[in-house]
Amino acid sequence: NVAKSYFKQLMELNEMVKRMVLESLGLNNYIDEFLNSNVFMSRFTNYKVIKGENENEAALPSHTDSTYLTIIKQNQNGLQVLYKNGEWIELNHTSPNSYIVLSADVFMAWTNGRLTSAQHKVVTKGDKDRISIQLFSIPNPDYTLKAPKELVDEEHPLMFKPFMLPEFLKYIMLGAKDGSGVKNYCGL
Ligand SMILES: O=C(O)CCC(=O)C(=O)O
Ligand SMILES: [Fe+2]
Repeated sequence: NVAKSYFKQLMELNEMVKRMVLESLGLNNYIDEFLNSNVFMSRFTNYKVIKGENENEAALPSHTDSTYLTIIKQNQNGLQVLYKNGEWIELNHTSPNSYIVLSADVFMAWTNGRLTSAQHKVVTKGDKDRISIQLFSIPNPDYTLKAPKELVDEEHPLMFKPFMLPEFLKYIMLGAKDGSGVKNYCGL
């Protein structure tokens, strides 16, 4: 089963990136718990060629994801991320072996803001449909997202109240998609 072995590799990539992040934050003790709190969702998206007056509009408007990480594979350019300097950067990763890994709202909350949530959008150009495959890693519905105490101190006060994903998703569906959602929902 091709899809199965493909996603298995993406799940391994997801795990590898999370291990690297937690190790770099000195959170080795949390790795097992953290990786076990995780479930996956995947999606294929086909962006049709847009012609005419809407040509330069975003095919998918600017947002952040309500996940830990999102791994994206694209067959042609289109994905752009917002850099800290306010510039939108096109991600040029279409070779068969390259994947884009975006950190998202839930990972930002769990790391008490050590990671930020990547603001991104899709702007398609060219004459052929854009296809992207996304693997979303999200916490188990009953897992309480709470920053490890090691990441909370005077210099880094707790940024978010503990929360669970389903309640946050309900909240997000009603409003902000620009990364302010998690701050508005449970920011301190
Ligand atoms: O199609 C893409 O490259 C990105 C899709 C995306 O950002 C999303 O589904 O949240
Ligand atoms: Fe996204």
